[in-house]
Parts: sequence; structure tokens; C-alpha cells
Amino acid sequence: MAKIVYTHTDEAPMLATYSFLPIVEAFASTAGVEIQTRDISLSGRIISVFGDYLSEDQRTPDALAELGQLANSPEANIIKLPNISASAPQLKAAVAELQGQGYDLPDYPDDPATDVEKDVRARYDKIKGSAVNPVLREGNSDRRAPLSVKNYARKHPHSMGAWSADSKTNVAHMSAEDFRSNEKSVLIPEAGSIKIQFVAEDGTATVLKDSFPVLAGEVVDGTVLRAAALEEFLAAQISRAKEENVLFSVHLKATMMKVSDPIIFGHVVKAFLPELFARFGDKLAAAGLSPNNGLASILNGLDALPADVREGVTAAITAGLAEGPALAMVDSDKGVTNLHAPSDVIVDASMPAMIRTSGKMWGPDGKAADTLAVIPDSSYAGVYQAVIDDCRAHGAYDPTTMGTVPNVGLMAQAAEEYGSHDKTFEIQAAGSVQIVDASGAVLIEHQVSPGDIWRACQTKDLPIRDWVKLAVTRARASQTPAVFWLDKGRAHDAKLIEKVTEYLRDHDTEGLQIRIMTPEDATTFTLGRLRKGEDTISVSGNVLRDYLTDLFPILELGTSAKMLSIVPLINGGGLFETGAGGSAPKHVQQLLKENHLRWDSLGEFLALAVSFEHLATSTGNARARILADTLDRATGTFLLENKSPSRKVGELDNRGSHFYLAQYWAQELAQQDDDAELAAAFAAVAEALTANEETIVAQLLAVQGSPVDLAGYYRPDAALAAAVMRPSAKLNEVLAGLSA
Ligand SMILES: NC(=O)C1=CN([C@@H]2O[C@H](COP(=O)(O)OP(=O)(O)OC[C@H]3O[C@@H](n4cnc5c(N)ncnc54)[C@H](OP(=O)(O)O)[C@@H]3O)[C@@H](O)[C@H]2O)C=CC1
Ligand SMILES: O=C(O)CCC(=O)C(=O)O
Ligand SMILES: [Mg+2]
Repeated sequence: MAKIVYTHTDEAPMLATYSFLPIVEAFASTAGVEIQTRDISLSGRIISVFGDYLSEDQRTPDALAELGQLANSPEANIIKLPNISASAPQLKAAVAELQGQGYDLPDYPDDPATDVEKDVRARYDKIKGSAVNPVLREGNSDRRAPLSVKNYARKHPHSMGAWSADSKTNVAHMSAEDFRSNEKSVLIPEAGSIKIQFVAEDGTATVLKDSFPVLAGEVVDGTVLRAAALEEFLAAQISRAKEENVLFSVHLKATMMKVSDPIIFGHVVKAFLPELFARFGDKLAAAGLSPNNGLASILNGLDALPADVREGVTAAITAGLAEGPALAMVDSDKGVTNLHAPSDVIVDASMPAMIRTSGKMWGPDGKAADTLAVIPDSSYAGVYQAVIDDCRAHGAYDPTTMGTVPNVGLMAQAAEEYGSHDKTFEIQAAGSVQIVDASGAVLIEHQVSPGDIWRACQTKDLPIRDWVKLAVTRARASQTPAVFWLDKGRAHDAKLIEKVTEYLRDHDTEGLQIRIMTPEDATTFTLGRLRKGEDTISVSGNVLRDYLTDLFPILELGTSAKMLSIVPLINGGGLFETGAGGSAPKHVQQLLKENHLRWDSLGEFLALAVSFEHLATSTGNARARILADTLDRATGTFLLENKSPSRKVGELDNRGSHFYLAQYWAQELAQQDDDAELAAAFAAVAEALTANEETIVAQLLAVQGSPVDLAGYYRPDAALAAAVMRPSAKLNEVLAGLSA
């Protein structure tokens, strides 16, 4: 039986799945398509990796490893919903929750000493951060807003905060001694192996990463961000924010960049509270309280300190927060600052949200204010400054007229920075770090000092060729100019420009407009066109793929949830991501508080349609094609009828939006004339869903307004979650009839 794998993930999309999956299963069954689920949630991954600590009935297979293998096979047809890329505090919270549910898991060891602890730590570290996406993304990325979605935004524009020419909002980044400026890059001439070593000042070499394979044509980079320069930079920005009387905020990707960015985040916490760390740094460290995990984890861990120290620490934090510039807040009502948790503010979503809100963030007084947005490394920070400058000069964008910016992203085989975690090191002593090939030749070398963050990245040749091909294909298919966002002044990009120039010659580019521009110039160029209603494809590396596919959708559509997000897998399968955003933790809070889920499943609808289409093409299943076509039309009606979830309790939410999609889809299936039997099968369903619309919607709305308990955040009780997410007996009855 043909199958589609639907992933069970975390937070809002996981809750939405409890409502949407029964619809998908019921409809797919009519085409003989089996929908299988695989649990790749944070809790599911923890359980599967620690089977040896658990009872037999608690053990589960490693679904992620299985899907990773599947992604490399031509049969792959995977629908991937967003999942939590856990920061250390989130990982610990998930472990504590599972322990409370009777899973006898080991604690996360902060300072592993014994072999057993080291093994536990290594297993947890593999689960931490962006551990799912790099495994499944065995292809490059094609993200865009379909025309129907763009038209929807034009008809129902989201709110856009006005921009004033005298906004004081700016981006601050380092100008030297960061990852961008210290980058060195080499092209590997033939397959072999390399290793990374640290050479101390006395000449002793220590292996940081033992021999690992490299392929011919691969680009290998090494770079270092210097701690001393970072500290100087941060101190200057804290003073600047205070002088300019703007909020101070920091925007990192501590989840995806799970090794480097928590360290950088820790430097920011230390820079903001210098007194605290000067006086109590040793005691905090001895109690396992690291600035890298954020202020909240220090405040929550005060019990580990002697009483007198505890008081001093609390006083120093209070004084430090009062002394510095006002901090941008994550939740001003609850006093949660930008520095509370490394995973609360994630640059790809946080910067566009700020730009959409007049360049303002929330201050401690609960009021929106201009901000100094600190993005320490200069590789990509300039993109946001260019957008801010453009908004200051020309005002906010107009969703009813602006063009669109699809993205073709280099992503396969853990390309670039997003694959660097196992090659990133916080340096312990003075010396040098070297990348050495099998013959002993030093390919890249940097002098380093304690605290510096050194990292290497790999970008394989095959993904680069595939990326160039995808860019040309997209430019041709949509007759849209394409810009490669590459900076000839940066070592890695200079190597890529050589390759792009060469591989473009393999394609017919006659009549196409293809350019290569620095990220800043590409931003200005693209924005100029965007304001005139013109479209421009951004062809970018992995980090910019991530940033731009939140930036432009959030400005154009109000959310990246409405993106079509396809990963044509290099070995022929298909991975269909649902939207380009994350798992929206705030939506879960709202559901728990008032039983309203504002999660927009449009990304799931779009992904499902292309997944059926892929299945039809790869297996010849004619009914799968009918399901795809009818779902596409149903999604069009869904947008026209504006049945997306409302943000407000008491109005249509995620569950109601699923009902309408099911109704429109059934109507399309009943009306199509390619397959009479299928049309007949859906006639009664369409009729039942149409005739009972009022009852079903009333049943869905009736439950809203009071809190719900799911008996778990990371691993809610499945029966409770299903009951909460499927409160319409009538809808459930109609769907049951379809799969019977
Ligand atoms: N592909 C993946 O697996 C990804 C995973 N992540 C993970 O997601 C988590 C949250 O990340 P965060 O940076 O907060 O980004 P999110 O994209 O999850 O959330 C930011 C905001 O975007 C809006 N939003 C996102 N998706 C939807 C949707 N489907 N419907 C309606 N609104 C939506 C919400 O706005 P509002 O609150 O105004 O409604 C939300 O608060 C993290 O754990 C992160 O690691 C992040 C990106 C991709
Ligand atoms: O994997 C992650 O941590 C985030 C992924 C992401 O933000 C993206 O692909 O847009
Ligand atoms: Mg992203």
C-alpha cells in the first residue's frame, strides 16, 4: 500500500494533528493511501534514545533514525511538521516531565564526570538543538507563497505597524574578529579525510575532532569569533542602547546553532550583569548555574546556593537590570526578559516580528519601544539593517501591493553553518586550531585564545550543483529574476561564487535574469522591486534560507505558516514541510488557558496536496492525484471564504478551520468527474458536512472559554489531547463513516 509518513511533533502543530490527522486518514483511505505516523517529538526522541533505562512497555523504536534512512530512499514521502529544537532548559524540563510520568530517565548531567554520565550527556546532546531537521533534510529547500495565498493576503491584509523616519531602531553587529571576518575556506581537491586539532603554545597537539571524510569538490571553512572582541562589542552596545534610550535586545539562533549560540548568549547575559558575575560567578558555576542557559535558569536554581549568596545574587540581578538599558521583553506582564531563556527569542522569527511592529519590541513597562537589536556576527546582520533603513526611508510595506520573495535554499547534507555543531569548540587555552588533511598538511589555521569560539563548516559539491539547478528551474518555471545572495568579500561565499558561476553554465539560462549580489545589496535590490509589486527569487545558503523564509512571509503574509515548503530529496523522494515557521509555543499557552487554538494549518494543507501529487507521480495512483487536485481547490475556497483560525477565543479556531477544509474537500471530491466511484463515495460525506455545518461549528465553539488540562506539555496524554481537539461528536461520526 502506498504510504505517506506524517510526523508527530510538538506544541501547537502536535495539538493540531490530533484534529487534522483523522480527516487526512479518512480521506486518504479512499485512495488506498495509508497515512503512517512517526513520533519525532522532543519527548519521543528522549524516550527512544534511553530505552535501556525504561521498562519494556515504555520503549519505542528510534523513529528519527528510521525517517533519516527513509529520506535517502526514492520511496520517501514525508510530511514534516515543525518540532522543538530544544535549548538546554527545555530539554531538562521535558526530562523532568517524563520522569513525573513514570519514565525512569537519568537527569541531564551539567558536569559529566563518570563514563556513565558522559554517555548520558552525549545522548542528550544529540537530542538537543536542531536535531531533527538536519537529519531529514536530504535535499535543498524550495519555499514560496502560492498565488492563492498571496491573493488571500492581498484581499485580507494583516496589520502592519507604521514606520517613522525617526525610528531609533538599529541592528548592531561586530565589524572585526567575528565569524565572518575570520573565515578561511578551502576547496577539497579529492576525496579523503581531515581532522581538527588544537596545538598548544608548547606545541602539544590535541585532537578536537578525529578524522572524518571529505569529498572531492567539497568546500570546508574554518573560522573563529574572538571572546575578547565579543565582550568589548557587547559592553559598547549596552552603553549605546542606554545612551540612545532604546531597548536592548539580542537575536541569536541558540536552538539551531546549539553549540556556538548558547555560548554567545551567555556572554550577553554576563555583559549585561557584570557585577553579578564579578561577585558570584564562581559560586554560580559551582552550583551548575550557567549564563548560557539564561537568567530564568539562574533564578530557578537559586535553591542550590547558600542562603546568603542567594540574597546577594538576587540583589545583583535586580540592580543589574535597573542599571542597564531597558531590556526588550518576552512577556512584560510576567517580567520575562530577552535574557531569560536562550530559546525564547530566535532570530529568524524575532527580527521580522519586530520589523512588522514598527521596528519596536516590548519594554519592561509593557509599551512598545525602539530597539537596538544586537546580532553579534556580521555575516547576515546587515540584511536586517538594510530592511530597517528601507522602512525608515519608505515606510511600512503594503501587503495588498507588495511582490513576493520565494527562496531556493542550499540545505542538503547539513550544509554550511547548520551542520557545524560537531565541529564547534569553545577554546580552553592559547594556541592554534588547525584543519589537517590525511597527509598532515595544514589546510586552515587560526591563532586562538581561551574563550574563543572556533568552528568548521562543510558544504558538499552535489548539494551545490542541485541548488543551482533548482534555482534555474524555479526562475524558469515562474519567469522570475533570481538573485544568489553571496558576498565575494567572504571566504566561503567566494568559493561558492566560483562554483555557481561554473554550474550555471550547465543550464540553459537564456532569457533568465540571474544575478549574484552581497546579502545587503540583494536586500536593497529585492525590497525596491517588492515595493513595486515585483517578485524576486532569493537563492541563498542555509542560514539565509532560514532567515529569509520567515522575513519575507511575515511581511508579505503576516506569518510564515502559509508557505509551501518543499524539499525535493536528492535521491528522488519528497519531504514536505508545513509552512516555514516553528511550533508556536504561545499558541499552546492560549489553548491551555481558554481552549482556543489559533494555529493556522494552511502549511499542512499545502504540504498534503503536494505530498499526494508526489505519490501520484511516483506510484501511478490516480486517486492520489484526484485527492491532490481537489485538496488544492478546497484550499483555494478555504482562503476565499476566509476560514483561517481567528486569534480570539469564542471564534473559529484551528479545529473549525479543519472542519471547513474537510467540507470543501469533500464537496470537490463529490463534484469531480474523473472517478465516479470516488465521487459517489464522497457525495454523502459532502452532504453530511454541509447539512450539519451549524451543529458542528456550534459543537466546536461550545467548548471554548475555559482552561484545559492535557496532563503534560512535552508529552500530553494522548486520550486527553484527542478529546480536546475533537470535541464535535457530529464531525467525528461523519469521518468514522468515511473510513469504515
Ligand atoms: N521546521 C521546524 O521544525 C522549526 C522549528 N522551530 C521551533 O519552533 C519553536 C518556536 O520557535 P519561534 O522562534 O517562536 O517561531 P514560531 O514560528 O514557532 O513562532 C513565532 C510566531 O509565529 C506565529 N506562527 C508560527 N506558526 C504559526 C502558525 N502555524 N499559525 C499561526 N501563527 C503561527 C505565531 O505568532 P502569534 O503568537 O502572533 O500568533 C508565533 O508565536 C522553537 O522550539 C523552534 O526551535 C522553529 C522554526 C522551524
Ligand atoms: O531546525 C530548527 O531549529 C529551525 C528550522 C527553521 O527555523 C527553518 O528551517 O526555518
Ligand atoms: Mg526558520
